[in-house]
Amino acid sequence: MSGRTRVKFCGLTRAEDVDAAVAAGVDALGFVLWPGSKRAIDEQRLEELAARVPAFVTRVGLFVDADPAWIDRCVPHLDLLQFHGNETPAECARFGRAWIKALRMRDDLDPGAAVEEYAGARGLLLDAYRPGVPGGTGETFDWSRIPASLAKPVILAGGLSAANAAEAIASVAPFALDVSGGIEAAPGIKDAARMAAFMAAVRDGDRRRP
Ligand SMILES: O=C(O)c1ccccc1N[C@@H]1O[C@H](COP(=O)(O)O)[C@@H](O)[C@H]1O
Repeated sequence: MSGRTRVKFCGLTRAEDVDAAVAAGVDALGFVLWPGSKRAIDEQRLEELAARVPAFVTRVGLFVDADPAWIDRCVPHLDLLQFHGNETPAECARFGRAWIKALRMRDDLDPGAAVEEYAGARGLLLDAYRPGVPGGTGETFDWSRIPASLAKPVILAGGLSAANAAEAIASVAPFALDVSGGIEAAPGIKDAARMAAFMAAVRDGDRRRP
């Protein structure tokens, strides 16, 4: 798949960061709705932040093996669901919202098999694997493990920043990049300059995209 690389910034917790991300030109904003994260927000904050997001910017809710009742409460404020735990395809599909599945690239993981298993996903997010940590590790993985052609849009995540975004585009040619730690001043506190630099790096990578 070629064309412009889409960008998702994840782990927004503050109104000013939402505004700065939108001003920087982001395509999607992620809200961490897993209480184990330093970037977690509650239902009231989700409602406040989601209401600031303009049309044509996708509001993504990130869940890790969540209680379905919690997801049901969040869904009215979200356009897309991102599942980062051990959710089955049926569990991902039960909320009446488009969804993507995050896969942590453990040595024995076969992304091709996952494409078939998660046939209803709108994309597969590929992230680094660290035992016991569901995501947001700030670590990259071996991008050469990603098959050249997968029958789903690939969203590349894990340890991205302005320093390696263009290289990631050249190596993987993903549909989208997803970044959290690489645009932060501290966990959950985004940095406007780092967000702008990330978008500039993506535009630079797109000019040289394979
Ligand atoms: O950000 C979190 O706290 C988080 C918690 C649990 C699962 C996923 C989480 N974040 C996602 O992790 C990847 C990579 O993050 P990073 O750029 O390496 O910091 C990204 O998809 C976030 O959406």
